[in-house]
Amino acid sequence: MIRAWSAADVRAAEEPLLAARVPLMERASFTLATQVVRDLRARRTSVRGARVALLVGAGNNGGDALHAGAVLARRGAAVTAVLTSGRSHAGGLAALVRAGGRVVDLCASPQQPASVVQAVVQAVVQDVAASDVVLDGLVGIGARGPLRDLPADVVSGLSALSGTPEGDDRPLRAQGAWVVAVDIPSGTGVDDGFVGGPVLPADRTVTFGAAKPGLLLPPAAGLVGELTVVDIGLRLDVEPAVRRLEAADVARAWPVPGGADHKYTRGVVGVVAGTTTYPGAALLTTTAAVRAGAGMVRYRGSDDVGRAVVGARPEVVTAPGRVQSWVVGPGVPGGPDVDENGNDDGQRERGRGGLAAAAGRLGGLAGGPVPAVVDAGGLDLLEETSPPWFVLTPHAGELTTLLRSRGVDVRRADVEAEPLRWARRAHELTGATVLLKGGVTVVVGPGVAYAQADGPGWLATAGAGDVLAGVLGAMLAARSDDVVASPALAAEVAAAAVLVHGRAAHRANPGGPVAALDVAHAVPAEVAALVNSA
Ligand SMILES: NC(=O)C1=CN([C@@H]2O[C@H](COP(=O)(O)OP(=O)(O)OC[C@H]3O[C@@H](n4cnc5c(N)ncnc54)[C@H](OP(=O)(O)O)[C@@H]3O)[C@@H](O)[C@H]2O)[C@@H](O)CC1
Ligand SMILES: Nc1ncnc2c1ncn2[C@@H]1O[C@H](COP(=O)(O)OP(=O)(O)O)[C@@H](O)[C@H]1O
Ligand SMILES: [K+]
Repeated sequence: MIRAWSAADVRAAEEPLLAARVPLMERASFTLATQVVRDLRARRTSVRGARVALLVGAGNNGGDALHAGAVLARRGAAVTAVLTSGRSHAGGLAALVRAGGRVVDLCASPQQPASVVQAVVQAVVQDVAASDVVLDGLVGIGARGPLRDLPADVVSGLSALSGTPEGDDRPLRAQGAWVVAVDIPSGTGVDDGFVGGPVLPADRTVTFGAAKPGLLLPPAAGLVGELTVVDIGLRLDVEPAVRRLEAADVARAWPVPGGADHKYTRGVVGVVAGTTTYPGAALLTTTAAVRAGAGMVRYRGSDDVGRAVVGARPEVVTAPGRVQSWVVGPGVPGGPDVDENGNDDGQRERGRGGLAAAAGRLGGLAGGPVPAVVDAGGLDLLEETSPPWFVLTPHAGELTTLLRSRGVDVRRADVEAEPLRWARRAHELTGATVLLKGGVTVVVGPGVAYAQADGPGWLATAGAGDVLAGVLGAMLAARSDDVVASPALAAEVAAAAVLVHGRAAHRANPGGPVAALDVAHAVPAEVAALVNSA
């Protein structure tokens, strides 16, 4: 698992070590330089003679870049530091100069007219882009807001040169330079991943002490490249702000059935999905639940769609009965989509029934509370508040509608700019666990947040969300009682389902397009690979 802590927590953890005069910057910068050497070799470039540009800001982040530059210069690299502030880290600068590094100080003549400074910036930017490696040490965890002043000018100049719009996730690599961000890509929000101005997209980010939330969260996560976390000896005893599950975490937690298990202990998934108008969602959701290893899948819908489902997946039953998790909503019409006759094949009524049972409001024969996945049209069927074992699975548009229906003045663009913030708001307003789908999927439950980046862009295809709902339904059914008993567990299971779903998409057709049903069919082999590697 990758755990990320806020800038404040990282600083608090640094304090006792700095007080004890532990040379944190030396540790950080030496490891940074070592990583750059590895990257150069991997790119078949010799360190001796390699051109290295350092973008240096006013603080210790620039100090890290300068010290790393000194190490590289001592190994024969041709290192040039571009100083963007009148207050560069003195020790780092002295070390670089001693090691034979060159310095270009953009602030050397502060009285120059702006047009002259801009011309100098343009010339410098050309040189930087022609380097083998660029170290972005403009700002780190001391950053406040989007880049400004000369750091912003330099990054905008580089973005313009590489022909990519600011904030685009295609790195300078087009120019041949390998960009390594020092601690964070400068200009990205350390704690929230917000991107409000120019950022130089990195090929690699070398971060110190621990990952920071912004490195895992969209939209900044798309600018991080490969993430390398360097241990500099910090002790972080507080809960992380954001987590990311890795394959080994999911493999360890997967409920592999044993000799004493039977279909009911493995979990029955009740699915209310699809209508005569949208039968595909019913097929995709039930197929995914079957393929993810549900003990049994009960489909609830019209006779016509039920026949189609059983025709495609003979394992599915259509009779009512007890379930260990509900999946409500894929392909079920929501608010404005319900046609003028209100025709939904009765799915919204069935969905409300499923959610009432899942909340434990029916009791009796319906049994106690069980987890629920609430997707698409199902989101319209929610009561004002829900228990944390309900996992809502909106995409950004649906989350916007959900929030607006609860009086929050928010637009889709706001949700896309700050997904964690708005997913958390939805969790606070509804009480439910919220899984906000996207290229990076964010999951928020009581006291926990996950950011998963597992699937290829090809996964953005119709029906992929229905498959996720089915996979998650099967996973929640397998741990039904535990999920109801421990409020934060639904979020962990949801994050695990996102991982399986994303990896299944890679497996379905590595590097190429996938259809939603292909993803569902790739799930069993992906689960086998995961549990066999555990
Ligand atoms: N503590 C340690 O021992 C260790 C720390 N380590 C390293 O230190 C880094 C933190 O260093 P830090 O605290 O000096 O802050 P840092 O990120 O360099 O930036 C602050 C400077 O940037 C400026 N600035 C701010 N916002 C800006 C903006 N939007 N646009 C432009 N400029 C902006 C701001 O200027 P001001 O606002 O004051 O004018 C200020 O001068 C950390 O990320 C890690 O790399 C490692 O070596 C491990 C050991
Ligand atoms: N750029 C992307 N990269 C990777 N996965 C993505 C990307 N965009 C969307 N996804 C994933 O694709 C799925 C799309 O689901 P959804 O929007 O509900 O589509 P549908 O309703 O048609 O099933 C989600 O799992 C989402 O996380
Ligand atoms: K940086």
